[in-house]
Amino acid sequence: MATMKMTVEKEANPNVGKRAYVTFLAGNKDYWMGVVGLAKGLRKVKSVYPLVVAILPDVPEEHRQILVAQGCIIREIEPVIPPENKAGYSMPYFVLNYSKLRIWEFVEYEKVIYLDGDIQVFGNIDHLFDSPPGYLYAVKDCFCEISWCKTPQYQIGYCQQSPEKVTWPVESLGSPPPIYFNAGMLMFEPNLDTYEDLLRVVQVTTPTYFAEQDFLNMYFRDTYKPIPSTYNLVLAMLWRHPENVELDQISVVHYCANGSKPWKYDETEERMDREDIKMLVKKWWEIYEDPSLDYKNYVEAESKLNPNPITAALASNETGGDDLTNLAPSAA
Ligand SMILES: O=c1ccn([C@@H]2O[C@H](COP(=O)(O)OP(=O)(O)O[C@H]3O[C@H](CO)[C@H](O)[C@H](O)[C@H]3O)[C@@H](O)[C@H]2O)c(=O)[nH]1
Ligand SMILES: O[C@H]1[C@H](O)[C@@H](O)[C@H](O)[C@@H](O)[C@H]1O
Ligand SMILES: [Mn+2]
Repeated sequence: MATMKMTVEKEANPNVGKRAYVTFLAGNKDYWMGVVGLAKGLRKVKSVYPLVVAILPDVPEEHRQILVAQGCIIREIEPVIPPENKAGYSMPYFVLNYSKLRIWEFVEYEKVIYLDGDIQVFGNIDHLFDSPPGYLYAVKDCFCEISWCKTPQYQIGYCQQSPEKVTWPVESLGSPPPIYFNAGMLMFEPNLDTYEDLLRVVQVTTPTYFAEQDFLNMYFRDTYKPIPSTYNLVLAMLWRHPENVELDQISVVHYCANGSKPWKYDETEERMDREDIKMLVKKWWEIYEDPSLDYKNYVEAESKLNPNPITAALASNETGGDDLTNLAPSAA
């Protein structure tokens, strides 16, 4: 039945099978919950593409089984070990994220949208796959949080989100740094030549504070295309650059601020008692706990609603989604 559905979907949309969402999972902590949330979120917005989980060997079997039961495709990858880093990382575990480079090897897909496990989709972004090939698409980062404290940007109070507030001191620091993306969400084309080259170059590049994020920014500086922050709302944007955020337009939320990961939300962390944060965490839990979005229940309900496979394929082709229109905190 699943194969038949896939065949019919391919006929309705020739890109089914050629495109995928990919996330990354390492270790035995509770990041698997983020992946389950994401799988269910993608179903809620009726994405037509699968969620592939690039998984390190240290992920326990029971977590893998939960993901498979949630309709995820598991693809085990080998860790990528960067050269020694004497300066340290913003977070010690960022070293793990070099393994993300393996995704460039996923050439069974023509295009991939990478999403961190601490991301949730609230609107369908399948259309992003239709952007012209040859670029790496990602959202501009913000430099204002304490995690950036070791960088010159932070030290002089400069952020690319509001370059007019503190202008870059060309006389003392030279040309301003190139536009810098957050690597929690990326759209690109896997490619074996690029993959081999990434692995080669990473081994001759001294690791820096933001690990593979810094590396990818350096590597793709000439092919990077910025996209609006609706595709990756880094939560700090809500208090650092509210003038650049339209919460009712946001399709993708990245729970990357300290204390914001919904499965270990900590209201005592700075800013975590904000109403907008509480609302976004609640919205994440609503998706995570919705049994109708569990893979098994969803497939069953879909086949009852659309007993004819042609209608089923057409129905799953429609874009949908609950954008954040109702989430904007009231002015009161
Ligand atoms: O124990 C862990 C830690 C991380 N992850 C995976 O690695 C991703 C990245 O970790 P975080 O989401 O905690 O990191 P941040 O969002 O704070 O970090 C940002 O900077 C990082 C620098 O390494 C990466 O580029 C990351 O994608 C980018 O969003 C997670 O979402 C998750 O998918 C795990 O599976 N297990
Ligand atoms: O600006 C973001 C943010 O500060 C995240 O919390 C951090 O982990 C990311 O790596 C960074 O790019
Ligand atoms: Mn993240």
